[in-house]
This record gives sequence, C-alpha cells and structure tokens, in this order.
Amino acid sequence: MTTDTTTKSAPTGATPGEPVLDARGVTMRFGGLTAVSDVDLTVNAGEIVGLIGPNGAGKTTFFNCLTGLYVPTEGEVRYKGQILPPKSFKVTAAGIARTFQNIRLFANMTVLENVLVGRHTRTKEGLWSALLRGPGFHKAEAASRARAMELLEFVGLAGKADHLARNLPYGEQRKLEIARALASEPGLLLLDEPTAGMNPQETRAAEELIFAIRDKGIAVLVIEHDMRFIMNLCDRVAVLVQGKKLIEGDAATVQSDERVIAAYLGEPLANDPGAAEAAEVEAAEAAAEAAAQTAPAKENDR
Ligand SMILES: Nc1ncnc2c1ncn2[C@@H]1O[C@H](COP(=O)(O)OP(=O)(O)OP(=O)(O)O)[C@@H](O)[C@H]1O
Repeated sequence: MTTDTTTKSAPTGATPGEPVLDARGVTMRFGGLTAVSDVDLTVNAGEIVGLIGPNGAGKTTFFNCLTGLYVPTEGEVRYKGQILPPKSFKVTAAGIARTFQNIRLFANMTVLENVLVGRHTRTKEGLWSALLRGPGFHKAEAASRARAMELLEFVGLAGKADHLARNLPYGEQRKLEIARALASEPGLLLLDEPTAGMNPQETRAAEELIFAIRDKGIAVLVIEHDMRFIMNLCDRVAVLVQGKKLIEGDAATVQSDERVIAAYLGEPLANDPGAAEAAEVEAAEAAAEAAAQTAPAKENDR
C-alpha cells in the first residue's frame, strides 16, 4: 500500500546567471509549413526574457515545443542541463510551468480548487492513501491547501478563495492562472500574452506581479504584443519573424533595430517607453542650442 504523502520538494534553483532554459536549433514543421525555424534561446536564472513578433511568427508554437505539447521536428530543449521529456506533465514536473493565451481555468471550480489542481505534480498522495483518507492524506492535503493559500495571497486573490473561477473579473482570472502555474513550484514560468485584454491598471499590476515572481528566483519567458509592457519588463527580448529569430538583445537594441522596425512594425514602436523623456531631452537641447545662438548676439549688442 502506498502511504507516502509527503510533499515533494521544489526543483533546486539554478545559480543566478546560469542557464535555466537552453533551446538549440528548435524547428517545428507542420506538413510543408515551417512554423519555427532553427531557433536558439537561452533564459538564465534571475532573468525575464521577452519573445515578440507579428501574428503567426511562431511564438506560441515555440512555447509548445518548450513545454512538451509539441515534439520539435529538429533541435533540443534543455532545462537546467537536462533534455526535456516529450510530455507536458513531465515537463511541468521537471520545473517548467506555463499559462495560455486563452485562459484555461476550471470555470466551475473555486479559486482555491484551481490552485490545488496545479499542485498535483508536487504531491504524491498514493491511491490507497487518497481512498482511505488516512492521517497522512489529511496532513498532505492541509499542507497543499496552506501552500495554495500562500500563492493566492501572493497574487492578491486570497480574499476570493471560495469564489467560482468563472465569476472573477478577467484580470483576476489571469492572476489565478499564474497562481495555478506557480503551484507546481516551477523554476521557469512561461507566460503567453499575460496582459491580453487587460486595462492599463491591470497591466501595471501584472508587471509588478512578474517582477515579484522573478524576485522569488523564478526565471520568466513572456510572449506579449504590448510593447511598452515588454520593454519595461524584460532584461532581454528576442524577436521572431516568420519562424526565425531576427534579433535578440536589450530593449534599446531591439527597438532601434531597423529590421525590427521594418519587419515587425513597419513604423517606430508604438508607445515607445522613454519616448516622453526623449522628447523632453530633445526640447531641452533645442532650447539650449537656440539660447547659445542668441547669446553671442547679446554680447555684440553691448
Ligand atoms: N497545429 C498546427 N498545425 C498547423 N499549423 C500550425 C499549427 N500551429 C500553428 N500553426 C501555424 O504556425 C504558424 C505560427 O503560429 P503561432 O500560433 O505559433 O504564431 P504566434 O506568433 O504565436 O501568433 P499570434 O501572435 O497570433 O499568437 C502560423 O502560420 C500557424 O498557422
């Protein structure tokens, strides 16, 4: 009889700066269509990395290759040095958790129950223990509930633990998805368009939450279309265009790259972060230049 009801420990954390995720030459073909072509991407411990690109660039397909939903046609993906197994539940158990572009919650379950579902890879209540509901089972269940409540507290939903998921406003459903992903105690969190459909206030809150997740030692890879959000948030940004990685670098490098502007946006980045400050500096420089030009005239006037 299996009675082991201990909670499995979280995957050991990587040393800051060491690769958590290492994807090499990842290619995914669907028949004649190459959705992802020879993409390399590394995410180091302590980093938030962004993945951007136009619609259909292959971002979600690439995520699916990282999480075992798809087995890449070519290439390999390592998590903390180990090649990932080609099954999504095994990838979750290894330490990679994700959220989805379209929210996937159990709508008719409570907020707390949704997070408890996310804990199943970290608990190992045996079948008999669960059926008999012995003391070991109750202890493990209590520990899981306590951890789930901690996570709800962390994302700001503890007060709504008993609400049905479907009754939460949209922004809170996204937070709940993140809490559920965190319940598997990941070392890497993949977020697929976490601010889609959010208002600016919710987007700012999401940004704070992702920084807090990073500060807990969880590396983050995030797909987003909101440029202001991604450029403020990420240490590095990779750009996919037609399945290929066009460029990778910090926000300033990516935003000023002619190919990115031409291929991805067709025009300078909308909501360019720092644009207001840049305009202010430009205006101040112009004013200083104008003042410098009039100054000698004043001298001569004397
Ligand atoms: N299961 C599949 N079978 C066939 N083609 C697919 C499949 N999944 C994705 N594709 C195709 O692969 C390409 C990349 O799609 P993907 O969804 O990865 O892009 P994306 O960058 O995530 O786009 P978006 O920003 O719109 O979500 C598209 O041409 C898409 O139609």
